[in-house]
Amino acid sequence: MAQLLDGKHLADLRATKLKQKVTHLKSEGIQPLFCVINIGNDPSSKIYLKTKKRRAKEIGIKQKLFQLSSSVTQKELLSLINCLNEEEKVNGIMIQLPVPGQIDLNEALAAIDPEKDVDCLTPANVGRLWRGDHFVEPATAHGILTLLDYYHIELKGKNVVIIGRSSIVGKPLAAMMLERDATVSILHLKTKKLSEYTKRADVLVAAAGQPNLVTADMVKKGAVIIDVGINRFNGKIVGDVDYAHVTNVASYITPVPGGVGPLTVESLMEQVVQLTRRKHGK
Ligand SMILES: Nc1nc(=O)c2c([nH]1)NC[C@@H]1CN(c3ccc(C(=O)N[C@@H](CCC(=O)O)C(=O)O)cc3)C=[N+]21
Repeated sequence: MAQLLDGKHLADLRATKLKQKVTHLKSEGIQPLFCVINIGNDPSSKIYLKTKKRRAKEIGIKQKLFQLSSSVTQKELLSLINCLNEEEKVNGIMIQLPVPGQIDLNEALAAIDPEKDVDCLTPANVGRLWRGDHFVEPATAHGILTLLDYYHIELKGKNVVIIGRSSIVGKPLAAMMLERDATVSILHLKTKKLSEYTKRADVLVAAAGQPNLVTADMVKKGAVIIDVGINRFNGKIVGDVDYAHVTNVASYITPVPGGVGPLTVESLMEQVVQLTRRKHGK
């Protein structure tokens, strides 16, 4: 059986440290505030909202939710973003994904003030990230690297295979792992013969949103498995990896729940604090 990469444990550890930082900021009269825009009711966004609310409260960050109807117009969304950009007290803004079809996501993201872009999705911050200038880091990618560092898993010279090319996980994670001298391949659901690539992976990241996408026969013996999937399947939350069988082949594996999810939430809080500190010249 593979060793567990305990994301929940590490998230709790880091939250304790972050709370001290926030307490210090508060003693100087600075209250981190971040605003979440959620459109409609995507089930994985619901889990995210719930865990963020709990974590923000624990750390001492103020979180405000703007719940918009699934029929909201682009104009209404843009006007909310403008309001939050201008509000002095707001340190972070994020739009939960996915958004409904009538929304032009790229335009909406581009409207967010890069200084308040906690998710690292504005054109300015995506560009900075790929240039190696990390103004903010995308929460999931930051969480995954933190977890690998904590367990002393090196990336230099390793074959990393990422399944999933999303703007929130696959693409930024590839950028950050390249910077750590890994050889990175990005696969997706249109890739022919996934297993030809996955079998060569020293580190395999599954972020495609499909239960049981990664099975034991696709995994090299001793590989490190990072499961980013959050899927509702037979009334339970499962990842993209067939955990029960893959654990017999892998050396390390993240559980779902309790793996990448809690670290994503904690890392997001770190970004909020980072942006708050920067705004106050720290
Ligand atoms: N702009 C944007 N960025 C995101 O990062 C983003 C998003 N939109 N939209 C929704 C998805 C989903 N997502 C989750 C993150 C953490 C948990 C999480 O904390 N899961 C825990 C708890 C699960 C439970 O309650 O059982 C766990 O895996 O252990 C879940 C889901 C982030 N997403």
